[in-house]
Parts: sequence; structure tokens; C-alpha cells
Amino acid sequence: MLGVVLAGGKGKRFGDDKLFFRIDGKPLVQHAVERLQSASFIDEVVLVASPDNTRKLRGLGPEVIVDELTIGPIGGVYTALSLGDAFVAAGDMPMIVPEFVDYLIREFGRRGKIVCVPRWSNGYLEPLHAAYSEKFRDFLEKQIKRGDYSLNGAISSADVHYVDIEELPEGWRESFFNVNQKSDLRKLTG
Ligand SMILES: Nc1nc2c(ncn2[C@@H]2O[C@H](COP(=O)(O)OP(=O)(O)OP(=O)(O)O)[C@@H](O)[C@H]2O)c(=O)[nH]1
Ligand SMILES: [Mg+2]
Repeated sequence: MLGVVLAGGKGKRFGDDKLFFRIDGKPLVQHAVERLQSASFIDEVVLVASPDNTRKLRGLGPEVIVDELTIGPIGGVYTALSLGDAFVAAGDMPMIVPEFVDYLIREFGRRGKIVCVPRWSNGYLEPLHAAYSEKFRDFLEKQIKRGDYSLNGAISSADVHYVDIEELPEGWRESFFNVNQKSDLRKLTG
């Protein structure tokens, strides 16, 4: 399956160079790319970037697709699905667990639903760590045209397979960790 790393955010909470902030000698976004590349069921990884980020990201290696919408993650997923089915992750997730990605891709294939998304017991979803069918793109398009940019809303209205996080190995939860502000970096080195 195609792996997609979203790299089109504003990084308002962190500062605009969030995805290029170096951790262990590598830009933050490179960690996400490499973690996805390590998953057995990921064939190729591409970056879906805002027009602003495109030029800088091209130096990293993976193909860069431009997200012309820049309306938030929903636009990134919409752009990604023009390439086919995809596992989508955020570029600010440096601790993605490849084994967990493989698990979700396997469940996506087995269940045959248009989205396979992790869910916490309080109902909170992890849509930037999920597998999507290209068929989900029509849902997104309709919703975006209505001016509704909620990715969670689109998922909730579709025929989805939810993976209950609390039933999985506890060690997989760090996969969702994402860097939103400078203080989050402390959790990485600790
Ligand atoms: N392609 C694309 N990716 C996006 C867009 N908005 C957010 N992202 C990405 O989605 C992921 C999650 O973003 P967040 O951490 O919620 O937000 P952010 O915009 O990076 O940062 P804040 O401005 O602080 O909220 C990151 O990898 C972003 O680069 C968008 O409009 N297009
Ligand atoms: Mg984030």
C-alpha cells in the first residue's frame, strides 16, 4: 500500500519550521517517512505538501505531491487519495510503530471498509494514522464542497472499521505521539 506523510500544516504552535526541526540529526518529517518505509506492507512513501513547503521537502527523497487546497488535514487526505488507497500519517509523528501500521493495513484489507481508523475508548479517533480507500475521496469531496472541513465528521458518516486501541499492545500507543509544541520535544529525549 502507498504510504502518505502529510506535510502541509502551519505549525502555528511550534513555529513554522516544525517539520524541519532536527531530531537525532534528521528533520522531524524524515523520521515519519522512515518509520513508514519500515512497514512491510508499505511499498512507497510520498509526501503531500502545501505549496509553501514543497520546495524544501523535495530535498528529502520521497516524491512530493502538492496539496493545493491547504484547508487542513482533510485536504491532505483528499489529495493523497487521488493516488489510490493509502495509509496516511502526520509528518510530526516521529515514533510511528511499523508493526502497528502493518496491523492496520491488514485489518483494512480483511474488513473491506473504506476507512480503517484507530479509536480510543472515549470515542476519540486517530485519523492521521489510518488506512483509506480511494473510494473515500467522493465522501471528502462532497463534504469539502459544503465547506465542512472536519475529517472526523467525514469518517463518522462513512462505513468505517474502527480498531479499538486499548485492545492492542500498549507499546503501540507511542505511534500516535506527535510534536505540536516545543515542550513535546522533552517527551522524545526522556
Ligand atoms: N497536506 C496538508 N497537510 C496538513 C494540512 N494541515 C495540516 N497538515 C499536516 O497534518 C499534520 C497534523 O497537523 P497538526 O499538528 O494538527 O497541525 P499543524 O498545522 O502542523 O500545526 P498547528 O498550526 O500548530 O496546528 C501535520 O503533519 C501537518 O503538516 C494541510 O492543509 N495540508
Ligand atoms: Mg500534530
